[in-house]
Amino acid sequence: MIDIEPYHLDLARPLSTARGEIEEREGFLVRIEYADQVGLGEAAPLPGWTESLDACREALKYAPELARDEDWGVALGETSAPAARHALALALADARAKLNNTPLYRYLGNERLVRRVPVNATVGDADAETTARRVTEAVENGFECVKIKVGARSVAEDTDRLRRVREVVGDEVALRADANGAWDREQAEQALEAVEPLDLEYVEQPMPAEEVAAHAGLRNGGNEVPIALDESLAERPVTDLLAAEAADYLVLKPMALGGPDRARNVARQARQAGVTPVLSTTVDGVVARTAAVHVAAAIPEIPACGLATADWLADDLGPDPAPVADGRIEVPQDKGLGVDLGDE
Ligand SMILES: O=C(O)CCC(=O)c1ccccc1C(=O)O
Ligand SMILES: [Mg+2]
Repeated sequence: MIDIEPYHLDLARPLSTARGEIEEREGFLVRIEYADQVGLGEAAPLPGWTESLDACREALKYAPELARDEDWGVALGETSAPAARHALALALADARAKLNNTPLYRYLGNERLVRRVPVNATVGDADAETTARRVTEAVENGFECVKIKVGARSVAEDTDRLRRVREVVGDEVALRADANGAWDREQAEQALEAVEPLDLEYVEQPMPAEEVAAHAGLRNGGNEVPIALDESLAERPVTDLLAAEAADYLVLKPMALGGPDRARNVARQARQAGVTPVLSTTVDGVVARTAAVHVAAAIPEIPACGLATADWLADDLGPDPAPVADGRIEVPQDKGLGVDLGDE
């Protein structure tokens, strides 16, 4: 049995980025019955990272047939629709983890008990004072790591914003900046030079996704600011990015990578190459967000992750079993995903 239900979630307020504002999220909630277990999955497509909503709906059309034949291998072979695959792979993993009586993160390969994963707050584009105030609020709420969106205004203005933030929060808070591919090579070099004294943990996706060699060049340039790649991982296989030595960190969005299983594998490949994985969401509902928490918990010594995105949503698909407290998310220890939508 498989049930696919479209959903629509409004954001509490728009998330302003260099690629425009995210104001709402639309996707599909998937329920399967597998070996007498119920499995939950979610597809939250976001162009730039995944297929379109229409392409996702189209890809999920074939799922009931595959489910009837229990032909999950075929369903999961799908690569051109990562959000659709994410929903099916997650539902299957949830059901199988329940069957094994184990929480999803252990099913994904971590033998040890993991109680919490550290997370960053995410602060959108705004003027310097507003940005500094939002970062201060996050720190007051217990976050020790904050990611700030840049690239929507000039490099000079963004540098002022980050300088102002560093001034008000002091040296103890880890700061990240995410340009969402907004800069060309010259602007990226200017930006890195300007922010070098601010001791950022990394600058995420300074240039467009396909600019792999340029990012490698940026890392070999005159300064030490670490580079993280996010959109590039939706555009190119991880092996290409690692071979090119294009990044210090890789931002893994299970929705963009086609499922929690794939995100776990990409994290392993990154680690083996000496690159640090960071988990993140595309601002998903509770099903996909909690799955990303499990993936983070499956990776030993994971640094702060971009998983504190529940607050961006005005409403959600159901109760949150993994709330943020003191800059950390508590990992659900029930069998499977640990999300209960109250209809099982
Ligand atoms: O990583 C985070 O801190 C939160 C998620 C986030 O920033 C994001 C959310 C939706 C779409 C794109 C992005 C991004 O990382 O670029
Ligand atoms: Mg990003």
